[in-house]
Amino acid sequence: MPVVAIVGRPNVGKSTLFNRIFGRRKALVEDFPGVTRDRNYAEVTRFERPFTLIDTGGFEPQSQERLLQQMREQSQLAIEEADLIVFLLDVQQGLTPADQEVAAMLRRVDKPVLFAINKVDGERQEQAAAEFYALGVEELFTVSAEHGLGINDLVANILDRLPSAPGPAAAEEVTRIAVIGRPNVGKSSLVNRLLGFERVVANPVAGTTRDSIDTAFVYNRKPYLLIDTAGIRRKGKVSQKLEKFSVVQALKALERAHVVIMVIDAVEGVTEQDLTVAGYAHEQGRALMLVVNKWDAVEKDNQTLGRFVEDIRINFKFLPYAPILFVSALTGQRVAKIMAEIEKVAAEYNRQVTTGELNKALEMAVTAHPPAMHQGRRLKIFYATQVGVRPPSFMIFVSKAEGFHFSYERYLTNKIREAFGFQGTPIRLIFRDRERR
Ligand SMILES: Nc1nc2c(ncn2[C@@H]2O[C@H](COP(=O)(O)OP(=O)(O)OP(=O)(O)O)[C@@H](O)[C@H]2O)c(=O)[nH]1
Ligand SMILES: Nc1nc2c(ncn2[C@@H]2O[C@H](COP(=O)(O)OP(=O)(O)OP(=O)(O)O)[C@@H](O)[C@H]2O)c(=O)[nH]1
Repeated sequence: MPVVAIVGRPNVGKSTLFNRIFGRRKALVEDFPGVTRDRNYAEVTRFERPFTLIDTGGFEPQSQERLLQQMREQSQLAIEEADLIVFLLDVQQGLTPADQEVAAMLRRVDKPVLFAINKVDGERQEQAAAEFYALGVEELFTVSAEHGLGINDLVANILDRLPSAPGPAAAEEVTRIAVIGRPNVGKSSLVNRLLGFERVVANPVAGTTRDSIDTAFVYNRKPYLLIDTAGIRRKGKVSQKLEKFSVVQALKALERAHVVIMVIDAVEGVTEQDLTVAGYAHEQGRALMLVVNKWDAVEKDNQTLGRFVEDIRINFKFLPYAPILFVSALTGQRVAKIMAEIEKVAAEYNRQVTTGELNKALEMAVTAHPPAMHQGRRLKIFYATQVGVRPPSFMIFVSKAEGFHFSYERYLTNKIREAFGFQGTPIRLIFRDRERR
């Protein structure tokens, strides 16, 4: 979700503008317990375009010197975090040297910056606002945050300049599926079954590489591309050499895939090679599901399934999120479930949660189990926002990123999963220092 930051000197009306754009009073976001908050943020949707709005205000300057320093820091922060900056000025106070300096700083930034003059409540101020052209900007927006004047024009210009939201657009793209697994686990049998179902409208297209064949198809009115590896078409006995080759093929297929179907032979069980390839998929941020094939060939009692699941969970302990399906390509048993599951996993892979929901979940996690001490100070989490999909990635603004231990990252990851699911997809947490010099 794109981020819009409002910067400006104290008292120019940042909070008032924030509330105006947000459309509500800003007491909406509670602080994390024990955390001093110096910024307000809100999720705003205007003209069906969501963005995160940050009010960077609230500092109390002790002196002119200090004011300038704080404005520099505040602007730097906005420059780093935001996709667009609204620099708010005050027609009553007029143009000050601090404004001049910050404006110069913002002009050098490779991001859209809108210069808005506030407290333009009437004709008289409208004329006075012309003074701000001395900042050397081409366009000024005059607003009255208090009286709601010029706000729609400003918002429309914000939306025009925002990078387009990745969420829905990405979801419409083709989902690329790679079926991987050791030789002879039944990949081609499975693929043939999958594409054989009448609901799947298959259309083979030439692969982008010489040794793969991609098949485009539609399932539930959504487009998919099945990435076939060369090994799929190969029949008969396999040598050691071929086995190694199949790993290379699998890794190549992975590079292009969104969702990976890792096929495991129910009779042979999980092998080292399966773990290697699955580990790679995880690191590359691919969604993954485990399909245990040849389930028909296993002698079963009422504990077989449970034991098998347990065994897989222990082996693939780095993939607690991967769904497991037990199928038989030979009989067709449960093969139809695969596409239904892929559809779900692909949705999770593309899922975008709101900043509000995300921070609520984090707040609960932090309350239940606060971060540790680091160099004599308690680590703090300020807020988080989802910065990407495929896989879902979250940027968490903290007091000291390097202080966050792997175990706490795992804890937060688990809490995010508890709150949102994200079945089948890895998720990424990126810790960022809120203050950087
Ligand atoms: N006349 C007039 N006054 C305004 C307008 N917008 C805000 N104000 C007033 O300006 C003062 C400061 O507004 P805030 O929104 O608190 O300013 P701020 O920039 O958030 O201040 P900090 O939190 O200290 O950074 C308040 O008394 C507002 O009522 C406006 O459009 N016209
Ligand atoms: N019992 C049983 N046998 C299966 C099943 N699926 C595939 N097989 C058999 O397993 C063997 C290998 O199947 P393939 O589909 O060629 O396997 P593959 O993974 O594509 O093999 P490579 O092309 O070597 O990578 C064949 O003899 C299949 O008949 C199944 O669900 N149950």
